Amino acid sequence: MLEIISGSSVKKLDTDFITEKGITSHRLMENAALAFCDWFEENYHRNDKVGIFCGPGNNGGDGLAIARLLWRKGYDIIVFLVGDTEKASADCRLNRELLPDKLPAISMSSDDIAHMEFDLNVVVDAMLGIGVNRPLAGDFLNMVVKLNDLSNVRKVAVDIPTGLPADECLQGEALKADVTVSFQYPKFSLMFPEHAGYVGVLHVVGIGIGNKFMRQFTESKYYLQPSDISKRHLNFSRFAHKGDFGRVLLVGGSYGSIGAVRMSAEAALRTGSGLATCFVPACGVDVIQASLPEVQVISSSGEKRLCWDEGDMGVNRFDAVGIGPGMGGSAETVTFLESFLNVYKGPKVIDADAINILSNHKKLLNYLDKDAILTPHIKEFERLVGHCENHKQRLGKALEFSSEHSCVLVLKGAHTSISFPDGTQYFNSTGNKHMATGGAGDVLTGMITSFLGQGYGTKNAVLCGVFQHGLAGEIASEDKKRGTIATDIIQAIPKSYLQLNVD
Ligand SMILES: NC(=O)C1=CN([C@@H]2O[C@H](COP(=O)(O)OP(=O)(O)OC[C@H]3O[C@@H](n4cnc5c(N)ncnc54)[C@H](OP(=O)(O)O)[C@@H]3O)[C@@H](O)[C@H]2O)[C@@H](O)CC1
Ligand SMILES: Nc1ncnc2c1ncn2[C@@H]1O[C@H](COP(=O)(O)OP(=O)(O)O)[C@@H](O)[C@H]1O
Ligand SMILES: [K+]
Repeated sequence: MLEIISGSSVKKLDTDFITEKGITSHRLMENAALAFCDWFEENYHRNDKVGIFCGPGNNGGDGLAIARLLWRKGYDIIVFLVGDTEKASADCRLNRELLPDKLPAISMSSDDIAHMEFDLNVVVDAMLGIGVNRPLAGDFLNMVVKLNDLSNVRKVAVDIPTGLPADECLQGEALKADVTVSFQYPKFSLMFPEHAGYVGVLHVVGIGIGNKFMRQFTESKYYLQPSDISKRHLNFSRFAHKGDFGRVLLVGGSYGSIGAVRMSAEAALRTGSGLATCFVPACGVDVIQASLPEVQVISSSGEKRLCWDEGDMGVNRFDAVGIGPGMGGSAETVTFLESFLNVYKGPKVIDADAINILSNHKKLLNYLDKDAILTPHIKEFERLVGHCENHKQRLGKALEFSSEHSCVLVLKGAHTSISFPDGTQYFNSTGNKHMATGGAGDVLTGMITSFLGQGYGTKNAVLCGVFQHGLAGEIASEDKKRGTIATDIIQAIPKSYLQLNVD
């Protein structure tokens, strides 16, 4: 797990680390540059023409160290110095002095920037890092605009794209990177969808600051890594029977939307559930039985929509429930949901239309508790909590909602966030744009429900579910790219276990 720490704490973190380890700030910068170069070497050829754009702060210092190291490895490097070199930080100055004489380094005047012609394959952006403290203007703005206009040139940001604040939403312009290589931990703002076009693909590289040290600065925000997930999985014995792997119930569907709950059920089975049952309107029974023979079906008395009959309908015999996909929002369904939440007392995932019903009938929020996991996408979330100005505000409201209702709130999208009542917030590192396809959320519901049914605690179930769902999406899209559909993600779930070395 990587800590996500605000930019304002980093200065103290650096100073404390340097003091504790008895190293120099220059050594730490060298570590950062070495980590960047290791990543760079794996991704770019020595015949690429690389322009490294360096500012006057420590981000620029990183850039100068990177230039020296890559040049020594035989890369074709040219350095462009942007901003007031008189204001250069000590480590930036030192790395400037360490540049080999033969390595070309050009100080860029405003006039040079205006008339600059590019003959580069790769741009390395080390103009400004997390020290940015105002919107870009002048030379920085002009250079960023020029670089953003370049096509057919890969742009790699060092630590964070120039102009992007570490903890806030962007105002003005920033460098639009294809890849961001962030040091030690991902900066908070790299999680915001507003910044997707600036960050590109995110890589985090270690610079030698251990987890134990980082924990002293914790802000209870974490970026999930594969090793955090493997250890959360339960082991099942040689003698395990299907009851051990859990009985789950997937509730949803309405006329024309039966596929949603069917996909949740199949995802639950592929995640390992021993037994999966669907609870659907009568019109869905044949569809599910014919297309998914491993699943049992309970028919609601409603033909096209779920209706609650008398009694408890036997729902408490299930170890976990996923409710909402495709269920619609008719009056009967609202009553159904209320009756269900009133009767069923086990762990549950509440998704899709069930969330919309909660938004329209706020008194149902009283049924939420520590066993409830809500999985809205951004629109569903804003129906629940009201309009948000930006993602930072959404993330704050997600924590508030989770604490107020003592439930888990999963806010879906790239870097899905998972908020817990104790104020911790996790960010997912798996998944990609090819998962933006109808039904992908229904698959997630099935996966988390399955883990709950297998006996995972709420926290482990939701973290494993979200991470592995993204991993399955990555595996599914490897050879399908934008042709990936939700059922491909389901088929890839078993391989996600292989990648995590979990059987
Ligand atoms: N542990 C770590 O994380 C490590 C971090 N390291 C690296 O350090 C980086 C942070 O370095 P940093 O603090 O020196 O800040 P940085 O981003 O270079 O900019 C500061 C300069 O920019 C200026 N300035 C600000 N805004 C401006 C604007 N809009 N337009 C124009 N100028 C602006 C400001 O001057 P001002 O004008 O405000 O006086 C100042 O001169 C970090 O991102 C990472 O790359 C690694 O080396 C080692 C370990
Ligand atoms: N760009 C992306 N990167 C990573 N994951 C994504 C991306 N787009 C969508 N996803 C994931 O795909 C799922 C989509 O869910 P949702 O919007 O509820 O779809 P649906 O309602 O069609 O089932 C979510 O788990 C989300 O995190
Ligand atoms: K940068």
